[in-house]
Amino acid sequence: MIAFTKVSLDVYRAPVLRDLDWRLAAGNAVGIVGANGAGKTTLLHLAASAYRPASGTALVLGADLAGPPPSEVRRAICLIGHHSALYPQLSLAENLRFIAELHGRPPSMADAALQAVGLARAADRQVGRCSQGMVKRAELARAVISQPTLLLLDEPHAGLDPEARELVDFLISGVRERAGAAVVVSHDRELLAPLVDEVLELRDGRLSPVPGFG
Ligand SMILES: Nc1ncnc2c1ncn2[C@@H]1O[C@H](COP(=O)(O)OP(=O)(O)OP(=O)(O)O)[C@@H](O)[C@H]1O
Repeated sequence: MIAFTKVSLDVYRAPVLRDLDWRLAAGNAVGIVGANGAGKTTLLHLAASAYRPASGTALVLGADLAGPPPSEVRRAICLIGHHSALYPQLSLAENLRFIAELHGRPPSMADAALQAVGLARAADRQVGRCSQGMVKRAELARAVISQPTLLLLDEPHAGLDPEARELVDFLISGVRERAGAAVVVSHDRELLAPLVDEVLELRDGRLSPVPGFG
């Protein structure tokens, strides 16, 4: 799923990732922890092919991130980050139908996804008029629709009530069952631990296992 060898990456000319080695196998889920500014979000964005490594080799779903990955690889990756990928002026249903269309799924899947994340009754509400937690639930609905092979979650529990947190668990279980893999960045080690096989710490640009996990 992910094979990084001696990957380095700078952001705004500051070194963030340094000679980083990382392997993530199919069927696995990994947690990433680290101090503020350590580069966790940057690492997820790199895995989502938003950056190219400055040096080293970064393979994701078999694609080399030295160049733009093929569209089928990009479609098989779902990144749910700090910022919503939804259009604020469109309704929840319109946004999710658009995502369903992008992924070649029937429009009914958008309605099913809204139901799955508990937003069916708010389907016609504009995203810009939804609460933060509702938007976060709708973001999770993107993954229900796209059924990614690689699921990348950046602080997925932030802003979610306890009921909605179970959706995160549901999505990670789903990706494992499809023989995909999940990467979960979190500051909350208690919520993270039961979801993943191992926890890695990003520090000084490299990943190392956190003792006591995996
Ligand atoms: N907008 C920006 N302007 C300048 N530097 C940035 C910017 N965004 C990221 N960086 C650089 O990238 C580094 C890594 O940032 P990143 O957001 O990946 O860290 P993080 O581990 O996800 O942090 P946090 O836990 O606070 O979310 C920062 O330390 C900083 O050097």
